[in-house]
Amino acid sequence: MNTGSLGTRATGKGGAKLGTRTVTLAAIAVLALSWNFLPDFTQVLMGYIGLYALVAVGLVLLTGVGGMTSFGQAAFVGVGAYATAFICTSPVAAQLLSSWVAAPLLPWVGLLFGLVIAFVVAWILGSITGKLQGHYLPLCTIAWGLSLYYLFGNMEFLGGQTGLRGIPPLALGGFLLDSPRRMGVVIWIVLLIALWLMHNLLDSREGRAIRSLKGGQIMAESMGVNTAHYRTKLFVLAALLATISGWLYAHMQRFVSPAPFNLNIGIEYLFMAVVGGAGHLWGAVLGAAVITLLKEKLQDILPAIFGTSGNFEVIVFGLLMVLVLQRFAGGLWPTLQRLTARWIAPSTSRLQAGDAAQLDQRQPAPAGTVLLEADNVTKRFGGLVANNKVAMTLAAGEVHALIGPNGAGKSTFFNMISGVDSPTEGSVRFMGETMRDAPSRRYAGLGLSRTFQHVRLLGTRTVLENVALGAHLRAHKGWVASMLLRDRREEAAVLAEARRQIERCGLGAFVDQPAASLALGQQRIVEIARALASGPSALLLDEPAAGLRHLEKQTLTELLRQLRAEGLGILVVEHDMGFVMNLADRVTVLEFGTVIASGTPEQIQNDKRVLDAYLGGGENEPHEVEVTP
Ligand SMILES: Nc1ncnc2c1ncn2[C@@H]1O[C@H](COP(=O)(O)OP(=O)(O)OP(=O)(O)O)[C@@H](O)[C@H]1O
Repeated sequence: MNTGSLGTRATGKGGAKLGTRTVTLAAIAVLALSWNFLPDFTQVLMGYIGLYALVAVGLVLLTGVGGMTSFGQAAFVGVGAYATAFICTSPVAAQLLSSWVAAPLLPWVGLLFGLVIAFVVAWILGSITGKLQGHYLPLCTIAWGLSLYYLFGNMEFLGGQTGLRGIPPLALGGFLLDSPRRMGVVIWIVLLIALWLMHNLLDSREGRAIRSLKGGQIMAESMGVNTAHYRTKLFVLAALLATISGWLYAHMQRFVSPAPFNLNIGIEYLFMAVVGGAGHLWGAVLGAAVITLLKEKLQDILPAIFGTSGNFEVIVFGLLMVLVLQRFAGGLWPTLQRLTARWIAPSTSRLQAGDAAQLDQRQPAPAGTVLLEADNVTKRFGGLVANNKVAMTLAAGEVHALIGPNGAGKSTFFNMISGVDSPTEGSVRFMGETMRDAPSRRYAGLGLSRTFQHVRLLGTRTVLENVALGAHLRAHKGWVASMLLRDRREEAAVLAEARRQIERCGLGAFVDQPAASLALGQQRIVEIARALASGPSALLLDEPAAGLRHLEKQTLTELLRQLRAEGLGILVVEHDMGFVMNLADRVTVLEFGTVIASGTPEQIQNDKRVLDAYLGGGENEPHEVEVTP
């Protein structure tokens, strides 16, 4: 077995470069060594940057990686701050807890209390909106942000607009964290731990699943990802990070009032994540630093320029944001990466194939076993009958082609037999199971894998990462295991399998290239490699030969023949008649949603109805169907 490195390699030209890991560790060391020599004011500022960055890290995951938007993170910060403030200062809480918890431990109870509230609220909001696409989550978070802000301001027991005072400092093993100097250290340690955990999460099977959310629900579900569940979990994770930030804030500030948790601040957090670079964890830190420092400077400079005090910084700040976003659409972090690429290269992964665990394997069904069976499948869109009592089967060890003119109902049928949509009438059985209203991920779980007519890849991610997503259901490590690097052997196996499929499909030279940089035909092959990485029993290919050159089609034909020989059942929707007739064992022809013929390629090529309907009239002779030998 190949024991080479499986991760992304530094590909830069020229002399030796520093790895990002080295640069990061050096930067942390510089910060740690210089901390005690920084002026008080800088330490306070650094503390705030750390607190904001913690919230922005959650937003990077949510928005930049997962494709969801939240304006309500400030409210979760408020939950963390008020929960601990209440537990530590309220006489009621003191009375309730005095016999259970010693006073110095109250902040930890406060943290737990805040995390539980945030978890419950985020889970409820996430579950309600998780299945809905579009603007529901942003609207929900606005409503949540507004209502919580007014709740803080109007509740007597939370101190109303004046807030709660007298919050004690944190104590760690008898060591009081009672100054910004000390709290700053703790804040940055927490931030760095959070960055490490989130980095590990993103660099895992679960991270790929999170990224797949941005590729659209249909694609992600077809890979076996429960998208609603992942969205909810991601929203909860971002909320928990914001809550921890709020808890630290309360113990640094030692009092809380509603103002820092209003909707404006929620929008500012979003700015930090987006300006920093929405898809990059370190972008959160950069965004938090830039915006905090900018605000600080503007608050000093603008009143001096205008000769009067006022919130001028808000106006200038807004204009600057528009400019930055217009000029650096992907955020500042990718720009910084580009500028420093000459000296700093991405660090290589330390995963070795030799460390790999075993992935789940599926036993191939004996040749001829019926894998998929559509029985009188009818699909109506209003008055339009897109599929009319379509019946067909797919057996192990065969290539079955589904052909028909544009609009014949092929894609609709594909959707019916892969869980994207449900038939209006009729039934679909897969691997002996009746798939009534089953989602795509259920089909994937049973061994069905597919490609798409319109390629659905994550364009900015490498070919390797895209293909590895296909193996999602063959591995099992969850979020916590990934964060703590307890998934490395399994991850090595997933990447090894992805590499194997990429090489098998002839794309070995493109493993580390972003998928979007490949030609469209190659991207279709990447989709096939991704489908194969799931170790399927049945493969549904939607126009796999579209965009391929002659030689590439021949290579694809060879690959599909080999897969057929290995016992896979392959259903192909294709317009290229030469490709189909050369490859298929059976052909089914659809016209206006109805099966008009089914049989061997020879029978189909000689079928008068097919020639009339599909090839444009009876004047076509059978031999005119071009077949490439
Ligand atoms: N969601 C939908 N709502 C309404 N009509 C639809 C929907 N999806 C498909 N149709 C209609 O159903 C019919 C069959 O479409 P379908 O996309 O399945 O055909 P096709 O054979 O895949 O065509 P092509 O080869 O061009 O992809 C078409 O008339 C199409 O307009």
